[in-house]
Amino acid sequence: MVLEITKGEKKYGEQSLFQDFSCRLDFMKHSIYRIEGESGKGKTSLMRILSSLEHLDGGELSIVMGEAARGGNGLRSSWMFQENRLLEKLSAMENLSLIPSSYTASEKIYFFEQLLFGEDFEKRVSEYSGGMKRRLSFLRAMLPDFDILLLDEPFTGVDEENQLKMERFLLEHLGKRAMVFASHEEPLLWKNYGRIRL
Ligand SMILES: Nc1ncnc2c1ncn2[C@@H]1O[C@H](COP(=O)(O)OP(=O)(O)OP(=O)(O)O)[C@@H](O)[C@H]1O
Repeated sequence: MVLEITKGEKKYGEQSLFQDFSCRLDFMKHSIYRIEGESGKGKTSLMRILSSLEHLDGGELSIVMGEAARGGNGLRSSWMFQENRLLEKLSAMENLSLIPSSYTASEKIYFFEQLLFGEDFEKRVSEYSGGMKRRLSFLRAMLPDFDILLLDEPFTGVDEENQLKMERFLLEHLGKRAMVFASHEEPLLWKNYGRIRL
C-alpha cells in the first residue's frame, strides 16, 4: 500500500497548517511510519488526512492499496486517539467487546493480560490509572480488522516497562499491515521506521 500527498494544503480558518506539502508513505519499504514535527505543527491533522477523517484544502491524497489490504474499496483504519475515548462507566472487557473484531473473547483476555497483567478486566475503567487507560485504549485499537493503524501519542503516561510491552505487542500483531504514529517519547523497540517531517 502507498499513501501519497502531492502539493497538499491544509488550513483551519485563517491559520495555514501547511502548503505545497508532499510526502509518500510506501508501506512496502517500511510497515511503520513516524510523523515528526514540533507541537502544533499538524501531526494529528496529517494523520487524520492520511486516514480520510479529514480532507485536504488543496493538493491530492492518493491511496494505492496493495495485497496486504484485504478490504473492499475503502481503507480500513483503526485509531488510538490522543484522548483515550473509553467508556468510563463500563468495564475494560465491555469496552473491548464493543469493537467488531475477529478475535475471540478468550484471545481478548489473553491480550489484556499481556498488556495489563494482574489487573481486573471486570473493573470500571473510571477506576483505572492514566497509564492503564492508555494501554487499554491501545489494545482496543489493535482489535478490529484494519488495513492501517494510527497511534497518536500512544505512550503518554505510560512507564518504560509498559511501553516495551506495547511495542512488543504491536510487533507481534501488526503482521503485514501498516502503522503510522506520532510520539514525543522515543520508541524503544520500533527502530526501522520511515519518517515524515512536517
Ligand atoms: N478542528 C480544528 N479546528 C481548528 N483548528 C484546529 C483543528 N485541529 C487542529 N487545529 C489547529 O491546528 C494546529 C495543529 O494541530 P495538530 O493537533 O494537528 O498538531 P500536532 O502537531 O499534532 O500537535 P501536538 O504535538 O501538540 O499534539 C493547532 O494550532 C491546532 O489548534
